[in-house]
Amino acid sequence: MSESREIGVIGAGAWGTALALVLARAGGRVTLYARNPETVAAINAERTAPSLPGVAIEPGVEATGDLATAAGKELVILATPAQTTREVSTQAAAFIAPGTPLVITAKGIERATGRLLSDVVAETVPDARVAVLSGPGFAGEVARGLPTAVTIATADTALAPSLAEAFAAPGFRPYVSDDLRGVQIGGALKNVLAIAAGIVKGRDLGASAHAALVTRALAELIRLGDAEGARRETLTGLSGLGDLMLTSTNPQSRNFAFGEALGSGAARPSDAAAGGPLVEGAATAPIAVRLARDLGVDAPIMEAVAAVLAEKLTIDQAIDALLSRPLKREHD
Ligand SMILES: NC(=O)c1ccc[n+]([C@@H]2O[C@H](COP(=O)([O-])OP(=O)(O)OC[C@H]3O[C@@H](n4cnc5c(N)ncnc54)[C@H](O)[C@@H]3O)[C@@H](O)[C@H]2O)c1
Ligand SMILES: O=P(O)(O)OC[C@H](O)CO
Repeated sequence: MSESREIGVIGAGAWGTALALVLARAGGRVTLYARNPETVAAINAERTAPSLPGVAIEPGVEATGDLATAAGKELVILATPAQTTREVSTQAAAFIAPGTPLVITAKGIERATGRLLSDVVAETVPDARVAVLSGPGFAGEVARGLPTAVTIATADTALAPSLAEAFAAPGFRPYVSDDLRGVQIGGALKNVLAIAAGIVKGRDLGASAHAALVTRALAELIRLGDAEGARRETLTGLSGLGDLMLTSTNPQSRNFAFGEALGSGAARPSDAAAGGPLVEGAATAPIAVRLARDLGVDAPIMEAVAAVLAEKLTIDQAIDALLSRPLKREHD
């Protein structure tokens, strides 16, 4: 990988900006697309990012308001919310050269279709070489250079090492995988499960309840992942268990924080879609439940989260429902 590799990042929110910094630290020349002109100005003129207060922008990052400029690079990163993937990748498709590696970094499942984001992008940008980056990483920590490790998955095994090199920066350690489905399923489901973990915290149910919930959440993630064709080691790796641990235990997670606010009564279910911090798990919950039902997979925690968010159950009813399920073997 040449040090002057030209990279486009589409989406200048917290994660797109943090990844732009990582790619620049790894030696890339990064063009970061923001749809908001004020964001472009802040990055280029003040070297600050509205989505990451207090973080200085690396010299190797320039912002643009021109999608074609970012999408026309030799490596392109998609970093907008999961539910915008179809729209944004469709807009970018005209500017992405055939054979360009395209890395999806959102965590979710398309709500309207139930498709994984790699399947969405295979439709919208059919000539791209698709990969997914996922794993435990809070944008603020990554932007500050604090260490973490993530997974980059692609079915294109020839591409994997060069992608890992493009992202490998001090403090940012990518592992490669060819389990594209498994990496996406873990990243999407952990957001739903983290809302449940936040509710447990916000409701003051105790540390024991929290540990029990996260453990049963992992069991649920693995059951649905297995049914979806994910590999077990992926589900218990960085993009599954690793990210579930992070997101289910720390209020830096917007999914956990939203759950905590719900649990304490400081937020209502409808607040997830009210234009505040992004809560990907709220969009993923109903589709995860639909997938689980279609596949005959028992997913009581995700069912409970979806029912609370749809205001079909109160939080207390959801807790009662979870605790009064028939007794069973732990590992069935
Ligand atoms: N923030 C994190 O710590 C983190 C870490 C890993 C993965 N992610 C994932 O990255 C994705 C984005 O999260 P984020 O934290 O950057 O969210 P964010 O809310 O900080 O930023 C989202 C950005 O997308 C832009 N955007 C939305 N719709 C757009 C469109 N149609 N065209 C162009 N830009 C558009 C917004 O303007 C905003 O800048 C999510 O799927 C999230 O799960 C986030
Ligand atoms: O803030 P969240 O809940 O979207 O989580 C951010 C990342 O996915 C953590 O890896």
